[in-house]
Amino acid sequence: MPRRAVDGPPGLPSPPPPGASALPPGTFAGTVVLVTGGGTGLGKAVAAEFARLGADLVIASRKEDRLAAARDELAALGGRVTAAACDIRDPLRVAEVFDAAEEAHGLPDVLVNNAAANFPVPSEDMSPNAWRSVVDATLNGTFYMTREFGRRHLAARTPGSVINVGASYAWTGGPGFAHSAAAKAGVKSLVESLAVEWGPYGIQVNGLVPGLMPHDDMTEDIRGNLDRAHDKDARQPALRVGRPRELGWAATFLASPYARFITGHTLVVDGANWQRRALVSPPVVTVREQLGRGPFAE
Ligand SMILES: CCCCC/C=C/C(=O)SCCNC(=O)CCNC(=O)[C@H](O)C(C)(C)COP(=O)(O)OP(=O)(O)OC[C@H]1O[C@@H](n2cnc3c(N)ncnc32)[C@H](O)[C@@H]1OP(=O)(O)O
Ligand SMILES: NC(=O)C1=CN([C@@H]2O[C@H](COP(=O)(O)OP(=O)(O)OC[C@H]3O[C@@H](n4cnc5c(N)ncnc54)[C@H](OP(=O)(O)O)[C@@H]3O)[C@@H](O)[C@H]2O)C=CC1
Repeated sequence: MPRRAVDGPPGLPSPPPPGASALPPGTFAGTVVLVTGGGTGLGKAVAAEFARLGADLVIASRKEDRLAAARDELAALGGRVTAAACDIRDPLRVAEVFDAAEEAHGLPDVLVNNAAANFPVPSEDMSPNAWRSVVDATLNGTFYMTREFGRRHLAARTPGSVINVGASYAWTGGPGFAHSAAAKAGVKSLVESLAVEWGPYGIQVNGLVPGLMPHDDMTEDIRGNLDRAHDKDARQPALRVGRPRELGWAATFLASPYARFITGHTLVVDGANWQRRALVSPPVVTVREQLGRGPFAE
């Protein structure tokens, strides 16, 4: 396994190259996987790992041009791919997407709730609509998708697997991201409630939390926040950021036959960054100052 050649500690080893897989080829042959937000970033990386292992895909999000481009890219990996334009905040449209998926492929066996909304903002500057927009997409949208998936599997008496993509500030709170942190805490709680409710019916519900995994599709707001630090690798205990494919590998494991007894669990793939503490705490800098904003109401 190659390590970075440095004079100091080496950090965690690099992952295997793109295209590698720990699971046997064809693990998801005959399986349908629905990924929300599967047209960009981490959702696309997760979808790609399922496709490499033989899955058919349904990718769902709002912007049709990005969905179409991703559909072609993912189809090149093997399986059949359907792109469905959908705002997950609309429960009626969510039901239509499941209808379309069933017609094209059959009922999805795996649902990856990856779509979310987020931007950094001090809470005192956040409008009610900004709060609603993030919580609606991140928490309510995840529930509408999961509810539709669960109801259809219960009616059909078939097993299934749900993976909710979260964020580590579900445990810690997220100063500057209060809306997203509250919504992700709700998403984590849903995992724990539904795993118990639906375990008897053969439906697994797990959470999957990425650490810092930069990619080209990041929104300007999130990219801008990231770019406040130029030395991103050095700021991680792993001495490197995560690669999107590392999230994809974890997702395929959680949905695979080898994880059948894992449910109600949230797996963090972040090189221990969220447990980081300094021996001496750094000076407090307010969220306003970090975002370069002047005093409130002046
Ligand atoms: C670096 C740490 C990362 C932490 C881990 C988590 C990461 C993530 O979650 S990354 C996922 C990020 N991806 C996305 O957010 C993709 C989808 N995002 C969007 O569609 C937009 O960015 C959206 C969140 C703004 C939602 O779009 P839409 O529903 O179309 O909403 P509007 O544009 O109409 O805005 C609604 C409301 O929010 C206010 N607002 C938007 N951006 C900001 C901002 N940067 N600061 C403050 N307020 C913002 C906007 O003004 C609207 O409010 P009102 O003006 O009161 O109507
Ligand atoms: N990248 C990172 O370092 C981290 C990411 N995460 C989490 O990982 C997941 C993916 O993030 P990432 O790939 O970085 O971000 P992206 O911005 O690339 O992905 C978000 C996706 O969600 C879709 N989406 C947003 N709102 C809606 C909506 N209302 N209805 C349907 N689809 C929607 C977007 O598509 P469209 O706009 O076309 O609808 C987009 O494809 C998120 O859950 C995020 O919270 C957590 C921690 C760190």
